[in-house]
Amino acid sequence: MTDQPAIEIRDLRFAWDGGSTPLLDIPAFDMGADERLFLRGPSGSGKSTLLGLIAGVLEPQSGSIRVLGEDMSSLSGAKRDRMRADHLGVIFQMFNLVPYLSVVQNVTLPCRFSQARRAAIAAAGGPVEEARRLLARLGLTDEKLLARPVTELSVGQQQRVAVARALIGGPNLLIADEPTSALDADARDRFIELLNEEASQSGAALLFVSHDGALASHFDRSVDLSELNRAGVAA
Ligand SMILES: Nc1ncnc2c1ncn2[C@@H]1O[C@H](COP(=O)(O)OP(=O)(O)OP(=O)(O)O)[C@@H](O)[C@H]1O
Repeated sequence: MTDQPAIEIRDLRFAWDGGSTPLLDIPAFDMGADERLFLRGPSGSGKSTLLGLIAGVLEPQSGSIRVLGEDMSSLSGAKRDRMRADHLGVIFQMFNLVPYLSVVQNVTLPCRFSQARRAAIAAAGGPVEEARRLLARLGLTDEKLLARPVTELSVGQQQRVAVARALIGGPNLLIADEPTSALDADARDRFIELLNEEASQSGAALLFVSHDGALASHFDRSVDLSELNRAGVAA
């Protein structure tokens, strides 16, 4: 699966509520298996919607979306869920950590839903061991901190937890949706470098989405959504 392109989109059309005016009309978009790609677009241009389509949370009205060689639009809902759980690591703008779980429990969460991720880290000692190893690589080692509910962590620490959770079990494609909007410029740059390093060490493709074009220099390639999308920017 890793030799397959990370993403291949052809003739994609998507309108919210099935309406006739598409938000997205993308003839073609390709991303390589180990590429680190920056996708820029202003607020409301459809970046999160596109990520939802790539992750198989949303379905297009027409066209095809192949992710790691699988045609998401031809898979059943259950198979799309499995594909996402097994092969995609997603870092959300607000991190979407589970507030009542500890740091370590948040990181091991994807392993609960994926046999493939559990199998990938079985040799490393299992989910808790692997969570601790990833957290340590990201600079979180304090035992007291690891046992705390995530809500008691700083924003920067929560980001690292979200990255560790996305990375556990070695997903082939990492998707990051504006994960730096709450950071100052220095912390933001460090965070992006960290994410790039982790993606390259684990051999994952990285699709990083933001409205802030200044971040483009951190990536192999940068694409503006308006270059891809014939439907243009929504009002
Ligand atoms: N669940 C939904 N139902 C209906 N319309 C939606 C829904 N989610 C988003 N939209 C609309 O789709 C358009 C694009 O939204 P989207 O969140 O994809 O943009 P974005 O580029 O990610 O924006 P931002 O940078 O502000 O997060 C907006 O006009 C928005 O109102």
